Order: sequence, then C-alpha cells, then structure tokens
Amino acid sequence: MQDGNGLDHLAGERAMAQFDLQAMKVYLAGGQREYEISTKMAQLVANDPVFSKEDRVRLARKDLYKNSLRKAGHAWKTILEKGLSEVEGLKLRHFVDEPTYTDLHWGMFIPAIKGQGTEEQQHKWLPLAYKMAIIGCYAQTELGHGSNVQGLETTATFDPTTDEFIMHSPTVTSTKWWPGGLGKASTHALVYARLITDKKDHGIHAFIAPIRSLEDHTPLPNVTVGDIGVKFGNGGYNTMDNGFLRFDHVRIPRENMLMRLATVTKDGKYVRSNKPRQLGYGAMVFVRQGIVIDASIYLSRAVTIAVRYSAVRRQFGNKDEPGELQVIQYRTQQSRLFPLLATAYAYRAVGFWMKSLYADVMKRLNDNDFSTLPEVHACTAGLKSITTSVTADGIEECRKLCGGHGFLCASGLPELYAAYVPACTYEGDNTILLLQVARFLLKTLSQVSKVRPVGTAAYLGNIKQLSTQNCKVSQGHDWLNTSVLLEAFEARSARQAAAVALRLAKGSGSEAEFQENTPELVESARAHCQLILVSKFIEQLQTGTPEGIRKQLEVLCYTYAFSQLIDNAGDFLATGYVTGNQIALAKEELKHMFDKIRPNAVALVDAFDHTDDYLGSALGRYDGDVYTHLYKGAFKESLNDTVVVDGYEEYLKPVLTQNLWAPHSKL
Ligand SMILES: CCCCCCCC/C=C\CCCCCCCC(=O)SCCNC(=O)CCNC(=O)[C@H](O)C(C)(C)COP(=O)(O)OP(=O)(O)OC[C@H]1O[C@@H](n2cnc3c(N)ncnc32)[C@H](O)[C@@H]1OP(=O)(O)O
Ligand SMILES: Cc1cc2nc3c(=O)[nH]c(=O)nc-3n(C[C@H](O)[C@H](O)[C@H](O)COP(=O)(O)OP(=O)(O)OC[C@H]3O[C@@H](n4cnc5c(N)ncnc54)[C@H](O)[C@@H]3O)c2cc1C
Repeated sequence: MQDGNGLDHLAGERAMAQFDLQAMKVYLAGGQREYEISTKMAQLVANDPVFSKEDRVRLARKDLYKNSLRKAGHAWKTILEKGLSEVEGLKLRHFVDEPTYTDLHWGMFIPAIKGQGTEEQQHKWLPLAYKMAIIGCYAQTELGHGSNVQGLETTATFDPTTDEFIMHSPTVTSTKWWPGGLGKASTHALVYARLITDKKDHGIHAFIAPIRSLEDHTPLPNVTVGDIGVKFGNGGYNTMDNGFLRFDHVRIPRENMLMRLATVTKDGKYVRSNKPRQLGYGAMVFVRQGIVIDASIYLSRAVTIAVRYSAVRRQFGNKDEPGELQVIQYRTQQSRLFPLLATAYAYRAVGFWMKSLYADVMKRLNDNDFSTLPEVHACTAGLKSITTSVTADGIEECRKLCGGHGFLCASGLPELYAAYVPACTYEGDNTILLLQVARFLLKTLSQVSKVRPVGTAAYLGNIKQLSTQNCKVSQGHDWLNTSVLLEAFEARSARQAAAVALRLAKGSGSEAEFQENTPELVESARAHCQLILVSKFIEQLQTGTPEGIRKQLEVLCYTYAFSQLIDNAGDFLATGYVTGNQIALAKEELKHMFDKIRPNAVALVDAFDHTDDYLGSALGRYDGDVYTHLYKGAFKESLNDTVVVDGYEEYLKPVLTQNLWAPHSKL
C-alpha cells in the first residue's frame, strides 16, 4: 500500500521479489474479504485528520487522554454514520491504534456478560452495551492481588431483606487497581468479588456494578474512583485510563450478579450450576487467544520498520563491491532480523489456528462438553505468554537493529514498545501462565496410561518412543523434512516434561518441592509451547496455501523452526535427543534460509500491508525516503519552535556571561 511521495527508494529491493505479493497480502489478512475490509478501514483512518497520531509522544497526559477520548468518540460516530459491520468496526478501531476504554468494553466486559450472564441478563445488558449507552470495564485485579484471583478481597454480601448485594472494599489492598477504562470513562464495572451469603464465603463471582451517573458522569454515592497515574514511556499505554475503585457498602440489585454458573435465590440460597467454575475465567481465555494474532501484528510492524530501514541504511563497504553496503547484507543483521520476520509469519498462522480452536471450544461448551477446556486453557495461556514475551523483546531488538535512529520516537519503535510491553503482564503474568501449562503437562503425564492425551498434548501419548529414539539427521538437508523437525521438538518437550515429572514423582508431593522445581517446570512449558508454534505453523502451510506463496512460506517456516532449535540448543542437547553436530548442521541450513529470504525481505514485509500512517515511522516508510523525513521531523520538535530556546534568558545566559568558572581557573 504505497502512500509515499512517489519516489521509491526501495524499488530495486521490490523488483527482486520471487513470490506473488498480492496473494501473500490476502493470506496474511486471513482471506480476500478480510483483506478488502482491512484496506478500506486503514485508508479511512489514514485519511481522517481526527485520527492523526502525529503529536502523541509530545502531549502531556491530560491532553493525550482527552485526544484519545476524542478519537474513540469519533471512531464510534464513524461506525454508526457509515453503518459499518462489527468486523469493520473492529478493524477501524484497530487502525486508530491507541489503547483505549473501548478495548475493555468490547474485549472483556461484553464477552464476560456473554459467557457468564444468564439469557435474561444478556438480554438486559448486551443491547445497552452494544449501543454504548453504557461503558463497561473488567475490574478483577486489586492492589494486593492480580495473579492470585482466589485471593481477591472485595466482598459482595447478600442482604435478603432488601434483595441486594452490598459491595464493599474492606482493606486498602482490596482497592480495584489497574482495570483499563475504569479510571475516567466507564459507567459500569464488571467487578470480581467474594460472594458472601449468610456469613458464608463462596469465593469469587462476577457482578455488574454501576459506578458513574448516566446523567452527568459523576461517581455514584460511596464509590471512589480515579486514574492510577502515568505509566511507562511517552504515549504508549498512557492513552488508557487504568483506574482504581473502592466501594463503601454500595448496594446493587441481586440480579446484577452474573448467574450462569451460580445463583443466589431471593431467600439467599446459593446454588451452583453443574458447569465448571473455570468458565468464570472465560473472558480471559477469549482475550488470550486474540493476543496471539495481536502479537503477530505488533511484531510485523517492528520488523517492517527494521527491514525497510536495513535496506536503506548503508555502512562501510568491501573491496569487492562499489559503494557502501546496505546493512541488511550483513550476516549478523540477517541473523537477528530474519528470525523475527519468520516469527511474525509464524504467529499469524498460529493466530488463525487459535481462532478455530476457540470457535471449537465455544461450540463444545454450548453443548455442555467441557472435555477440551483444560487443554484449551493451557494452550491459550502458554501461547499468550510466549508470543507476548518474544514480541516485546523483538520490538526492542528491532529498535537496536535500527542503530541510533531507532532510539528516536520518529522511528515509531519506542512508542510501539511502550504500548506493547504490558502485554507480558496483563491478561496473566507470563511466568504465572507458563506454570499453568506446566501443571497441565504434569497432570497429563500422570494420567497418560489411562487417558489418551488430546489436541496439542497428543504427542505425550508417544512418550515411550520419544524418550528412547534419537534424532537421525546426518547431513544438513536431512533437517529439511517437517516430520524430522517436528519429532525433534516433540522429543525435547516430552523429555523435559518427563524429567521434571519424574523428579517430582520421586519426592513427597509437597508444595515446597513443586516450588523448588518451578524453573524446570517453566522451561518444560516453554518447550511445549514452542512445539505447538512450530507444529501449527507447519500444519497451516500444509492446508491449502496458494502456489504463488508456498515456497516463501516454507522458507519462513524452516527459518522459524531452525532459529528456535538453535536458540534453545542447550535444552535440546541436554535431553540427549540431538548432538552438537546436528545443531551445527541446522545452523548451516539456517544460513541457506537467510540467503533465500534476502531478495524477498522487503516484499515480505510489504505483504503485511501496513500503511505509513499506521506504522508512524520515518525509518519504515514505504518509499524508503528516510533521511529527508528524519530531517523534516526535527523541525516539528517543540524545542525548535523558537530559534533561541525558551529558558535562555533565565538559565543559559547567566552561565555564559557571569563566567562563574573563570575565578577558579588557572588559565
Ligand atoms: C472484540 C475485541 C476483541 C479483541 C481481543 C483480542 C486482542 C486484545 C488485545 C488487547 C486488549 C486487551 C487489553 C488488556 C486487557 C488486560 C486485562 C487484564 O489484565 S484482566 C486481568 C487478568 N488477570 C489474570 O490473568 C490473572 C491471572 N491468574 C489466573 O488466571 C488464575 O487465577 C490462575 C490461572 C493463576 C489460577 O490460579 P489458581 O490455581 O488459584 O486457580 P483456581 O481458580 O483455583 O483454578 C485452578 C484450576 O482452574 C484451571 N484454570 C485456571 N484458569 C483457567 C481458565 N482461564 N480456563 C480454564 N481453566 C482454568 C487450572 O488449570 C486449574 O485446573 P485443575 O484444578 O488443575 O484441573
Ligand atoms: C497495562 C495493564 C492493563 C491492565 N488491565 C487490567 C484490566 O483491565 N483489568 C484487570 O482486572 N486487571 C488489569 N491489569 C492487571 C493485570 O492483569 C495484572 O497486573 C496481572 O495479572 C499480573 O498480576 P500482578 O500484578 O498481581 O503480578 P504479581 O502476581 O504480583 O507478579 C509479580 C511477580 O511475582 C511473580 N509471581 C507471582 N506469583 C508467583 C508464583 N505463584 N510463582 C512464581 N512467581 C510468581 C510474577 O511472575 C511476577 O514476576 C492490567 C495490568 C496492566 C499492566
């Protein structure tokens, strides 16, 4: 999507491409219809000055937030006026490219009501939420507890005399803290609180609590609510009003408890449904699956900037070639950059699969089939963890790959990092989530002789074979076989999981022993997730990939798998499945892959189809006209509003004219 000034500094790069660019764009968008919607919405946002991102990193928090409200309001108005569909509206908000209260309203408040509300409750709340007559947030985390959901302290005590719940924050640590959209925008909060009936604590349940007046937006009586303060980085996540919330014996009607999983009757009787209580965590599962494709989008933005800039940037030369070399020619640059490019493709493919996995589990849940829930939970938690960690580190690596200019906000990378890095913490701290995967693996292994593992854990059914047979690769090209690769990842994961399971099984089963082994448990969870990523990338390629792009996707898939193998060589070697020589052979193959990527690199990032507006980067411009725009950009800096800086008279001039230093000088 070219929106530069017509002069294409990267034309030579683009001419080298060996694949069908248009087909790749459609593949990455998820289909022709999605591609068309994406293109239309990207242009709509790029051409609307209200959505401009120009000054975001320079705005003070109050202005930044107000501007963000303006954009969110304008986006909603545009959606209504143009009669956009739900998918179009989602895309439009995506291209507005600012964390804001609507993310939580649409992404968590509504899904939680759908998942945990009875039909009657859905009927009452969803129409209001869909037309945004109310704005909701997801108020789970408190000052004292985030990961440990069972440790939350807010109480909802049933009062049968009035048929109400009394919402209360009994301690400082029970203050709701972090929910996005809560600070200033929301009118309603989906509050997770301990349900108490007749002095009995039934644990954590969800309640819809009105928190602000629908008349004038003031906090309701006995509700204390506000924004928690400035967060990491300029711009970034500061467009979001992450908030605090306290209740002082606030009464809400009994019907405001979401009652699909458990009910409190008028006379105060607590009745559980026969559905697993973990369905109360459903909104988190929904967002975690969506985060995988989100990771691909963020990583692809950073990679687009770094690849284009690396093709423009020249440093040094060699005696064999005239002029200076493009930095993308350097093997070290390639070995840092191309695996990230391949990773962005891998996460896209796996993200598509995640959507189908989620659709499948939802269908099953509707039919009261809960059998795949543990596996889906482990899979969404694990892949959320790995993909966000790798993406955050990858954005930072791309910044370094752009040298000094990457450190300028004009590169787009500092803000991208600041906006993205909290993904490693929100929706579940990444280590906590890997420990969930590890628990799932231990449970699966402990039952393997009785219950055949399913889905992404099915390979553990072959644990005996995977533990005894070693890798047969004897020459580099033996690695160019997806079953050989898959078996290596399966054997490594199975062996790591079995080793730690065995160690725990030999012990007393105490929590202390479990804690002692958590580093190994996290490593084995990571191994399992890396296997899922490699295997699903391969599987996606093998199911109907168009001819014009298959070869490139295969190259990217091998690049991804080999770089995972090499980056984790220590683990692979420690399991005894592969030898040092086999790893060395994979390294050579990886270099061959880099050679295949090199002529296609710029086209491969073009295929992500990010507009210049969306990238917001002088280094990643489509036309490659980097230097002109970096230079022009400096004149937008507020320090350059005047030639002589504000502060000269008061602070610089005295230093220059009083010559304070001179009396002490020996000169
Ligand atoms: C329309 C738009 C859509 C767009 C969407 C796409 C992309 C969006 C991108 C960007 C927008 C979002 C912007 C940011 C939003 C940020 C929001 C937040 O941060 S909300 C707060 C998150 N808070 C956490 O995640 C806490 C983490 N803690 C937990 O999840 C749990 O408490 C955990 C996992 C640590 C468990 O702790 P235990 O052990 O005390 O849990 P016990 O409740 O006793 O449950 C244990 C059993 O339940 C299973 N389990 C746990 N979680 C499950 C789950 N989610 N599903 C199913 N089973 C689960 C376990 O496997 C275990 O099973 P067994 O007993 O071993 O069989
Ligand atoms: C930008 C942002 C937006 C957010 N939005 C929302 C929102 O909309 N709604 C909402 O409810 N919440 C929200 N949160 C809160 C978020 O979900 C929590 O911060 C997150 O779940 C982590 O919990 P915590 O802060 O309690 O971390 P902690 O659990 O205190 O983690 C601190 C450290 O301790 C480690 N640790 C903790 N327990 C263990 C253990 N058992 N074993 C080993 N290590 C452990 C962790 O790995 C981490 O390194 C948001 C957070 C952020 C940063």
